[in-house]
Amino acid sequence: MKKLSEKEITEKLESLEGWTYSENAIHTSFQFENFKEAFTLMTRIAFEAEAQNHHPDWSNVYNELEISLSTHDSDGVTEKDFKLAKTIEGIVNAE
Ligand SMILES: C[C@H](O)[C@H](O)[C@H]1CNC2=NC(N)=NC(=O)C2=N1
Repeated sequence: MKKLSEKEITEKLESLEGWTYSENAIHTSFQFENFKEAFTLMTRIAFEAEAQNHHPDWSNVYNELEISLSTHDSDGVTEKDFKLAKTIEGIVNAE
């Protein structure tokens, strides 16, 4: 998959509130009510990530979730990352 240019990434990020680009990846973070809420959302995201065969780099501490998306095979950000980012937004905002 084609690695997107910094210009393409910046343009695409305009339609993704709360996401930033740095170090060859796009990043966001969420704060939930508690651990159960966070892990419930992580589980839903995990199933969608598996279905897309595209997986987040993430870390969770209690109610906080930090997510970075990049395409390891392409050594940067591709359309796959934006597809998963939009899926994640859909899941989190459905709450
Ligand atoms: C073999 C398998 O298709 C690849 O390893 C997939 C799996 N999930 C992936 N996830 C991410 N984020 N980047 C990849 O390049 C990637 N590659």
